[in-house]
Amino acid sequence: MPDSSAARRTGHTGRSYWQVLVRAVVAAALVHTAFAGLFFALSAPLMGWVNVASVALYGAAYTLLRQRRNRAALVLVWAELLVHALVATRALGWESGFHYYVLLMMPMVFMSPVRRARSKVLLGVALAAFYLGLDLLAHHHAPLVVLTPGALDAVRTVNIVATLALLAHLANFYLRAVMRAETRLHDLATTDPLTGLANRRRALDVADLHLARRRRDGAPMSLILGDVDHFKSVNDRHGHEVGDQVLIAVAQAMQVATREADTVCRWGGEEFLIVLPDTGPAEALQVAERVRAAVQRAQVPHGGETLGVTITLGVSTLHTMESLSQAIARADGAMYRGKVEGRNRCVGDAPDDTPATQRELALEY
Ligand SMILES: Nc1nc2c(ncn2[C@@H]2O[C@H](COP(=O)(O)OP(=O)(O)OP(=O)(O)O)[C@@H](O)[C@H]2O)c(=O)[nH]1
Repeated sequence: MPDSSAARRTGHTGRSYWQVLVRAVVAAALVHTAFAGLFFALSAPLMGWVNVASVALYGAAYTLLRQRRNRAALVLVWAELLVHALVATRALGWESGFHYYVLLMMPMVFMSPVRRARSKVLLGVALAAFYLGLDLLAHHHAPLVVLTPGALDAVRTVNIVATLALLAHLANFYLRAVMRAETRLHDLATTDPLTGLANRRRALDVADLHLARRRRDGAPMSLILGDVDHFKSVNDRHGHEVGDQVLIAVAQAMQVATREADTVCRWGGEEFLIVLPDTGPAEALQVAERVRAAVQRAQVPHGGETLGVTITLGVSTLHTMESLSQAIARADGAMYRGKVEGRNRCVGDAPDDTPATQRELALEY
């Protein structure tokens, strides 16, 4: 693809644009083949040969696009569209509808990833001037080839249908390209690249949603904050890359040990947060214990041996009107107590408004 400031600035390759052009070139070659046959059948050999020439040009443009000589292909397509519109409108008159194809070029100009805004405006103005000139030419000169009214209607109908179909295809193709790009951007913005888990932003969004629901229907909600034990020594002894593999194994173990409705996220470094909707303190501690055991079982092969780590988890259940950050701070406090008490354990921080039995169960754990 030719380089340009627009492409350089945005950093994208404009793949969609060139994909649209390949399709448009194939469609145009088919339409012109049909027209060549039609004009020879209507005893208008001049227009028949003009269409044969167009098919040849589109064949050449297709070959150039396949060879990634995109700009050369674009010049050929533009030249064909303008010359064909000029010749066909002059030969058959405005009523033949060949000028509609010129209108298709306007979105192609402004969607181009390889032009500066100023050059787009200039080209757009030039295109508008060409269209107006074509209009004047056609309305001040009689057609050179006179078709029967029925044949002229048929040609115009084909041109209108083909133009509308190409416009619809263009719009649909760009919409899908934009939607794909949006999905990809959203995934990049909400996923931790190392582990593939939700990142901190996504976890907070999910937790906020559950929190809003909890305020409406009072459903319980818990958080588990986990920190891999002595992870610095894994890095120090085996290197950062092995440390990364261990984090990936921990993330997988955590996901397997949790439910579909729970969101496991990489909170940062070797810390993980799990958001548990519809979950009270006792159940949250059970989940935390499952996670702890799963992480302990997870093994990473390294240099003929296997590496394992443990994790310490703090659990908090949100109490009435408590904010997310307060609940996270309590889970963090519980996790810290677990570290002090010897690591590889789950510690609950039951809220003050939790029924006494549940609080004791949580604290005793
Ligand atoms: N390999 C790797 N290491 C990371 C990553 N993020 C953070 N770390 C390392 O994780 C280690 C965390 O160490 P500390 O906070 O001292 O805690 P710890 O060694 O896990 O000890 P305790 O938490 O007290 O059990 C640091 O050495 C960080 O460099 C990462 O993405 N990849």
